[in-house]
Amino acid sequence: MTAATKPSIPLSLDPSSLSNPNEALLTHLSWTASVDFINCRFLARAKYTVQITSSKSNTIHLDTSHLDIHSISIDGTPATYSLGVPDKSKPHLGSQLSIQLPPQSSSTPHTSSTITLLIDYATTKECTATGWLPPSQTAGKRHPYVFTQCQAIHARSLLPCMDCPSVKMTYDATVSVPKWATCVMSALSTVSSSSYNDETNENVFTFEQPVPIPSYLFALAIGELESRDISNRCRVWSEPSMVEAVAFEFGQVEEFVRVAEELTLPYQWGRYDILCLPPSFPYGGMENPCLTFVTPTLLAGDRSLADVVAHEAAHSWSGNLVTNETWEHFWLNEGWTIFLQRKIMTKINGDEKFFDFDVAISGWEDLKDSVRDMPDAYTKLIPELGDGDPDDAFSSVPYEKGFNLLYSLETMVGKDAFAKFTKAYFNEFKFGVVTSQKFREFFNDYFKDDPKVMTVFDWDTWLHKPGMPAKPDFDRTLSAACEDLADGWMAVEGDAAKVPTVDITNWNTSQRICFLDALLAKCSDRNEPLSLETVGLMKEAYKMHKTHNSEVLHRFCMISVAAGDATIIPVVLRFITTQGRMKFVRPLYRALFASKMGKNIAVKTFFKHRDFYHPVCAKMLAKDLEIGDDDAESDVKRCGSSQRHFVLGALVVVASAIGIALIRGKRR
Ligand SMILES: CC/C=C\C/C=C\C[C@@H](O)/C=C/C=C/C=C\[C@@H](O)CCCC(=O)O
Ligand SMILES: [Zn+2]
Repeated sequence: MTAATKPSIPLSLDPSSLSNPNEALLTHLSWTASVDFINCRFLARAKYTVQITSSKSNTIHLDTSHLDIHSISIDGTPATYSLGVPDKSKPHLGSQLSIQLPPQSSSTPHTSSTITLLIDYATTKECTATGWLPPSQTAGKRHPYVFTQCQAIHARSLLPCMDCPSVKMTYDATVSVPKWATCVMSALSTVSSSSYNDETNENVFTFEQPVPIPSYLFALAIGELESRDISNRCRVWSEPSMVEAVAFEFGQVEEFVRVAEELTLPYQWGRYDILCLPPSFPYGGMENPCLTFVTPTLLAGDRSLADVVAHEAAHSWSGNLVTNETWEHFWLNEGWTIFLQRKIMTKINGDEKFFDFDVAISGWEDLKDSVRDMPDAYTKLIPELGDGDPDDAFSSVPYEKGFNLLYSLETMVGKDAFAKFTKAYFNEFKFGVVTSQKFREFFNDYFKDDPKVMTVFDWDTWLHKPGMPAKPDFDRTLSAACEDLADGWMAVEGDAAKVPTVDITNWNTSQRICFLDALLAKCSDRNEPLSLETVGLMKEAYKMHKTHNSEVLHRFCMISVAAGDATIIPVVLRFITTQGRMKFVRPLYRALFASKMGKNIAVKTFFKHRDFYHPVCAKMLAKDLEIGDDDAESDVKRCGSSQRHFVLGALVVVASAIGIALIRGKRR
């Protein structure tokens, strides 16, 4: 570890973790697992290489959440351990697993020694890191599917670990899956990556991640999968029936990575593959190293939503290579990534004004929404997260306020100087972790000869004050027409004669989004939705309720629900029950819940479809709909239902087998 990457605070002070990396460091994980689709669990062994870094330490503390620990040994000898009771007021922190180190002898003190820690365990149906999907939730409808999502602190429910971003380790993995299935991971497939095991009738996949990663980037998916190569280092994966569509939609991925390399450093991860998941994946994308996970809601058919892939590719530097030291510095992951994403898309679009177009309305309005909806503690760039649940603090703030900080710095020092600084920053902190303070010091040192830098920039306001930052001066050339059209619709007031005559047939997705965002912003500013009649006229004019573009549909649904248009309800219900991306489902459920016409429908729909959603999405929706723990716990676990599904399926298979045997017996 170099001076630059050494964490600046005692690691045990990461309030999101109950582990003690300041005394013992996990440096490598060998993970061996087999998937049990019947019981929705992994049976696994985590074998860690642990470096003891303090002579005082006699215990290793790990994070766990709802794991069944079977046995633990250190250097081949059974170890004594205890599992703490979770704090009911902070269930997201899980249970601390404390493992006693064997007594030290004076000839072999623990300091600087390396031990092998082996933990046999199983995950449980309470696992918050996994989405277990019955066949009905897949495109193929024939086989189940499982995927993981560990950010921010869900890895502890998949494996015992030091679940804090400051602990980075390499890993290898061996995963046994049913014969029909393929396993993919946030790692490189090793040369003979899959072999068949006659005894268990399973396929065995092996992986290696030679670059140290934090626990939140540990990821896998198992399902019926197929792939297509896009370039030498980029491949897309999905269920077989979708793979051509996925290959087309993300066909620019090699260009994204290449442009990102020009902006930063050469790509460090070997491969950049993309897995397009089933629709309940809760995020647009997740930057799992070597293998980005994306939602199928990006499949617009015209590559218009592929900027999410540019975003995830950019994370290969910001986040994955240079990682926030704790979740309070999340803006360094996301603000930098949005900045790089916009630079990549601007280069690909070939129009400098595109950068401001994307920012001017969409980004800024997203930020305004979050600042309006989130408590002050979470609208600071360095939020007061403490040991609160990071999922509660998640919003556009780290993304857009973070972006705006970087944009202001760029405006202050000039584009060329900032481009050079960008490369220097990633080079300085690569493979390590960073805090806001370290970033600030590095920036000030890099520009120490520029007098403006020390005097003009108000770091304390940017980093510590809640609310909106000062609005930058964006170029509005490209957004002007969209804003004008929004103004036109604001003036309609239900009068068909006032409907704007602008023909938007040839407008692209960015323009449509910009127009709808401007409309939403104007309604929010005047604190009054469009009238029911106006929305009816717009529906007739643009038919946006029929679009297959998820970003456009989402915004049009928001506008219509706010207007109290009951005819949109079937469209909304279909949208929020056929995909589970939180960016779409949470605001729509909240809007329905806040409306007279939709309150009961929202609650009923949630109860009916709860098992469809990923556990984190179900948790957040329950909070949004003010459903208490008692209601939520009665039947909340998706795995419970998937289990019922599989058990029923298994019973049907057994019953049919008995039936067939009986019939055959009779025939004989
Ligand atoms: C200030 C908050 C501190 C920490 C929160 C960190 C993570 C919390 C969490 O809930 C996980 C987020 C994962 C996000 C993954 C991808 C996003 O970029 C997706 C953005 C929304 C979308 O496009 O669907
Ligand atoms: Zn991101």
